[in-house]
Amino acid sequence: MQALRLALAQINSVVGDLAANSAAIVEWTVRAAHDGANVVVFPEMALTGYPVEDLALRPSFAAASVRALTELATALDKAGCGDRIVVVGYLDRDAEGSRNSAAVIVDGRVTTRYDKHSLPTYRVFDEARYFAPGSCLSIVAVNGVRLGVVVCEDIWQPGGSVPAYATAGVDMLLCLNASPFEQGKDEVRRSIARRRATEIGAPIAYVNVVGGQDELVFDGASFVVGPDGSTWGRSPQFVEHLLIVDVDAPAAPHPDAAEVPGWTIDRVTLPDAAVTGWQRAEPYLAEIASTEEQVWGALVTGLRDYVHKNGFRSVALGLSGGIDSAVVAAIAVDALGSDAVHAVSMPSTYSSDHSRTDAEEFASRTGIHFRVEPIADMVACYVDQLHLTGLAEENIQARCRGMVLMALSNTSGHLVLATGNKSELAVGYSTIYGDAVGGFAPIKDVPKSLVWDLARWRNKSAADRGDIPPIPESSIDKPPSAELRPGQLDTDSLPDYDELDAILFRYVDHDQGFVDIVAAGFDAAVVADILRKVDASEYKRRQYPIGTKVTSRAFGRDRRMPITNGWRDYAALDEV
Ligand SMILES: Nc1ncnc2c1ncn2[C@@H]1O[C@H](COP(=O)(O)OP(=O)(O)OC[C@H]2O[C@@H]([n+]3cccc(C(=O)O)c3)[C@H](O)[C@@H]2O)[C@@H](O)[C@H]1O
Ligand SMILES: Nc1ncnc2c1ncn2[C@@H]1O[C@H](COP(=O)(O)OP(=O)(O)OP(=O)(O)O)[C@@H](O)[C@H]1O
Ligand SMILES: NC(=O)CC[C@H](N)C(=O)O
Repeated sequence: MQALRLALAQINSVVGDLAANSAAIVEWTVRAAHDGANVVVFPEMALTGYPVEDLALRPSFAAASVRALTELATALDKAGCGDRIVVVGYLDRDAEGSRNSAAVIVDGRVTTRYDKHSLPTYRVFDEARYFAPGSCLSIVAVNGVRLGVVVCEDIWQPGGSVPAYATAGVDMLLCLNASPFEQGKDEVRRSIARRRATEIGAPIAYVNVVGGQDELVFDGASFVVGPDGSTWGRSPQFVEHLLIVDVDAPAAPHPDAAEVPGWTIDRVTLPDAAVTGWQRAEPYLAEIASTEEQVWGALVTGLRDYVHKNGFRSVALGLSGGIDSAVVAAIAVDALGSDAVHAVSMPSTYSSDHSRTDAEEFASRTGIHFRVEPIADMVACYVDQLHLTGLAEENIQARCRGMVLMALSNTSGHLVLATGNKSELAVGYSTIYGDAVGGFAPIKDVPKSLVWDLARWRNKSAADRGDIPPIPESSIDKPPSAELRPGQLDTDSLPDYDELDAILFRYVDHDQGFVDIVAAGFDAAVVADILRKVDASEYKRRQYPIGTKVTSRAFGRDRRMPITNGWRDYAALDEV
């Protein structure tokens, strides 16, 4: 028998903007109520945004979050939603420290709250630095359904609050999440939730954040899974969305346990909620997109939210006619619209004709702003005055381009985009204070081989829709070159990108050592050379702009290596 209508509200909060987030929670609750939902669940820390990082350590911010929660409860009541059960993530603080908490709001007040128990402290997460773990289970019974509340990492750990809830007796778990996107993560989340739902014999409703926050992007993709592993509903990725799912009262409820060792239990029984006049909700099952479409969605969302949430209206970048700047420009067009994208062709003495014509072609296909600023005279000025030759002369070209872009940023307020990809960043193949300038680097976590795949996918998806493919074919097909000296090709100093990416994937993303990589069949001298380059360019990466994480191990907070570092993994070269 239908007992509850659940709404999972995957919303895009702004870190620190308590007033805007609170207003969004009221607005989405009103919508959910309009759709007949009596339980509305928001993501982890929806009220504060996620991750709040060191803001969690500030008592003034925690106090403001708690105050905002009380005001939110009143605002929900005033908006006519007092009879709805609203579950929302926020920051709390008590004598033991800050808490990553979830509040259950009904009738204009908080009836119970849950503090996250399992605090992820690995990769991009530092939660043990910020939060004290909770040890109290919150169970809300309504219309014969006992709802337990957990937060994100709680379902990733085998012990902790999930089995404790199963012992206490629940009919459904509400799981509030802030789970950042990376390739393949969506499927991993669903399989973990399926496993836990099967283990506890109860469905799990999983609601995730959507939107970009600095280098993280959250894809949403909220869902509900049944105890038999079936999917009851699934939201799309990268858009705000309300997933409506009807829940039946359990035919044979698990018994309540009076006590669960190691836990306290807060049980709240609410008066029955209205369930009359419903048509059963049609399950919404968003399609699962291809890898390229998911990564593109992540990069577009990451850039759009960084630009808008930081008050920019437009971006500028150097358009070289090559693949990297073309892909960055195409992402910017999709994120911000062509009128917000300002591209500059900056030919130097060594630039090929096609560098300018391919850039022009991109601009005419997409309608972005385009100008040509030759840099030969500026370069000559430095070269003559400082008597530069070789690498110093090469790098001055990249630095003059960086100066042009920053000058345009200062005069017109554009955010400058750096165009480096993950493979180049790995081996230090960029000029510091040159092409490395900028405020945001959209493809810094995209390996070069994936850059090409994305370009082909984006063009094909445009063609399939009957649109003009944005990226000129010659930008995709030409051999990559920095064009800093006559006839220069990337392959002069690097192996081909497929081999480079395969080695980097092992060393960077999977922490494999020199010996393991060579044992996998790669040439020892090539591997040693690449590993040396990766280690030696750590200083450069630390100064590179942030950009959206899409792989399982992004440079930055996801991979923290010492710059001053006497360890040489490839010293074993002599032994192989
Ligand atoms: N440990 C350390 N900590 C702090 N700073 C350190 C440092 N080691 C060097 N440095 C500094 O860094 C400087 C060297 O770095 P940098 O000036 O960048 O120069 P560098 O890395 O030597 O050269 C740039 C390389 O990137 C290639 N590139 C440039 C531009 C675009 C592209 C492309 O295809 O996208 C490729 C170019 O062909 C060349 O191979 C040193 O002169 C020193 O000042
Ligand atoms: N002629 C140019 N005009 C404008 N910008 C340029 C030019 N050459 C290089 N740049 C800028 O410097 C970045 C570094 O490009 P470079 O040509 O050195 O190698 P790349 O990494 O292969 O990039 P791309 O594939 O975009 O050419 C470019 O992405 C672009 O933003
Ligand atoms: N906010 C969290 O607890 C996130 C951790 C979790 N393992 C995830 O990425 O989904």
